[in-house]
Amino acid sequence: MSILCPCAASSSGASSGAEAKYSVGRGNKLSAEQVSRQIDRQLKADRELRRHERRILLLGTAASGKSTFLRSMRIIHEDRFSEQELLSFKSVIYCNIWRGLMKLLYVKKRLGIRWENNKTGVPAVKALLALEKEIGHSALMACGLREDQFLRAAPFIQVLWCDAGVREAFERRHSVPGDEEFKDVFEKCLLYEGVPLRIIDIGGHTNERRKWSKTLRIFQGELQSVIYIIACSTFNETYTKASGELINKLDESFLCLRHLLDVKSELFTRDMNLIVFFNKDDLFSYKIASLRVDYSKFDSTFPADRFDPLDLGQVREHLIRRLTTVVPPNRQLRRYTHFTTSIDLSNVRRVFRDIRDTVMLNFLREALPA
Ligand SMILES: Nc1nc2c(ncn2[C@@H]2O[C@H](COP(=O)(O)OP(=O)(O)OP(=O)(O)O)[C@@H](O)[C@H]2O)c(=O)[nH]1
Ligand SMILES: [Mg+2]
Repeated sequence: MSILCPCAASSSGASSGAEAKYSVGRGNKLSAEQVSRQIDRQLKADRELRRHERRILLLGTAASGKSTFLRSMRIIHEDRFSEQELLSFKSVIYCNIWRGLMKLLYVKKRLGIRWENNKTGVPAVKALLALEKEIGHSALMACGLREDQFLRAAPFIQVLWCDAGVREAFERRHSVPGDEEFKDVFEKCLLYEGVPLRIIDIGGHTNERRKWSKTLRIFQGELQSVIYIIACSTFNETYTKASGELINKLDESFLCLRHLLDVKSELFTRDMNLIVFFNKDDLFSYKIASLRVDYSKFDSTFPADRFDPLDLGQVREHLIRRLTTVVPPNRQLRRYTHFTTSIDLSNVRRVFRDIRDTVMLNFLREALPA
């Protein structure tokens, strides 16, 4: 039922082209006046859609799952990816694999992990040397590879990935801080129950956070909801700030939200919904319930004398309590929390249905034509 609405097509550049939009079929050429009238009609329709449009801003620290959530929403709402977008994902995937491998080799070195069986002549070492020869030293140091380079490098990457030392680096990767990169604001309009829903996704890297308040300011009075995404699975992960300070990623997520609400409080209006997603719940559950990672070792605010840090339900409750200290109930802001898994379509579908039933029902009612 849901399709990409026209405003999305025009804003994303995914439209099939003006000619297609304004033609009347083969052999029937339109006069300039007719085209002009059609454009006017289209503009009016777009304006009308924009008037009913509801906006949701996605915020959260780097890699919390904002873009993944948006992608899942697009799949659920049958918003087709254009051929160009699909092809662009190919290079993103190549780039991610390459950066992932480089990070693992870095982690391996930093932690002093040896190659498999502690040998220097193992296939992985040979693969690394062959890789350098194949694509050149400078490409090896670059943060991404061209498609042809990647395809040549792929067999060596596979050999490296089979090495037990590299696998160990993968298991221990969170103990070594990694780099982050700069990305752009991305927005997408989906048709949700007949209402155009514009979802704005801003990157969460430190450099990009100044865009958060800027975007909040631009859309002031027009934003119905801010979805703040916290990757709760990062409770035992750290990263190094530019100042050299080592910071726990979960603490950082809470700190950023607190900062935003305290320093930019005027940008959060009374009628705005603040929806907090504790995302990556799949990994979070796995760490606590299966790996039995003791949550209290990483969060000094956890009252281990009263609650069990290995009980998933109790740790979840603690996260909600911790959020309350950041967004106290007396704050004139409607707050909702959900535990989410952005990569799980059925979970995103259910969570969004819950949001609709609680938060969005009112604005959907308002927005729908009588
Ligand atoms: N296991 C798991 N992985 C997830 C989940 N959500 C996102 N990811 C993964 O986490 C990584 C980062 O997700 P993104 O959606 O790119 O994160 P982001 O918040 O957009 O990051 P920035 O744009 O850098 O701010 C990707 O590899 C996702 O596949 C989740 O719920 N569970
Ligand atoms: Mg993103």
